[in-house]
Amino acid sequence: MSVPALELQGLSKRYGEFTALHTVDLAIRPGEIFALLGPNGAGKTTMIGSVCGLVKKSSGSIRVFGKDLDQDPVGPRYDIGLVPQEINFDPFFTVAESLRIQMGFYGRPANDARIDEVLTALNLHAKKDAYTRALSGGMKRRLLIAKALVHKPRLVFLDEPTAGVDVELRRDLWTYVRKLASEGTTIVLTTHYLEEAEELADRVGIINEGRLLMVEDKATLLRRFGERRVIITFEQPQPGLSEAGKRFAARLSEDGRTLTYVERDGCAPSGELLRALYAEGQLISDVETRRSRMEDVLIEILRGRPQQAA
Ligand SMILES: Nc1ncnc2c1ncn2[C@@H]1O[C@H](COP(=O)(O)OP(=O)(O)OP(=O)(O)O)[C@@H](O)[C@H]1O
Repeated sequence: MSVPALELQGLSKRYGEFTALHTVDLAIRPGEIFALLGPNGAGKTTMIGSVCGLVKKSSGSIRVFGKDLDQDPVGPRYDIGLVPQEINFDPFFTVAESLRIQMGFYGRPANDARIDEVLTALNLHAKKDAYTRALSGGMKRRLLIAKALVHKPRLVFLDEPTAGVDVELRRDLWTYVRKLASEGTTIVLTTHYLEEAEELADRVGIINEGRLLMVEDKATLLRRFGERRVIITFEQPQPGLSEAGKRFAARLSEDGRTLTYVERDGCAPSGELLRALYAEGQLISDVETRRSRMEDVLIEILRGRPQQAA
């Protein structure tokens, strides 16, 4: 296997008596988009901060592209970009100046072509020469993202990148993140917008109370924990649940018009129920299916529902 972009082994962080991270082990593959999900206070920012040098870990090791940060705390971090949750930049520089400074900060020569490229991708080019204090909230957030990316980091952390931003920025950012990943950049994303994780991530890690509960391919996670609701509408209301409905433990609505079947992994496929209903002579006018989303999956896992067999 290729060297992980990021490897955490037994990473712990204590604040006095309180443990914010409990011996976290995690390997992020190069080029993947990894979403780290968890409720407020779960430890996501602490984990990212430990890697980026904003939080001093208590124990464990952190390797960035194979290099241990205890041995070299500076060099490997030049390969990292961080979009923090909070907006923090100097109001007295222009957009372009602050990006030039950022490149220098990361040991890269100022490169206007690169600055133009990032500003264009983030739809901020028109504000290139504006003072950062004169930007709107959404534009400031775009600049924050530009600053994290301008030095072409190989590993990018996006900590709640689209919190409080408009739909347009979210769409621009999703497009840009996908482009970066297709070019080989590794992305670690935390988000409260679960559709963002569902949309972008290759793998998902779920963290709660400082413990990494699970790491899984997104598709497997949705399949394993997710369920499909099949809603069958009859041409005529049914007086009661038919034999087929009972056999499949389906639920008839009060008005007798619709039958709901929850298809989980390992259950009979809904096609069998439909065939059984046809065999009974039931006339069906519509079949609708609804797949559970990342939000349902996350709630199930945080509630501690036992894992089903893969
Ligand atoms: N400087 C600190 N001193 C004491 N406790 C801290 C400190 N920083 C963070 N914590 C605690 O560590 C825990 C993890 O916080 P963290 O910011 O990592 O959570 P998070 O998952 O990023 O949450 P959110 O989704 O709300 O941003 C929280 O209980 C928080 O109160």
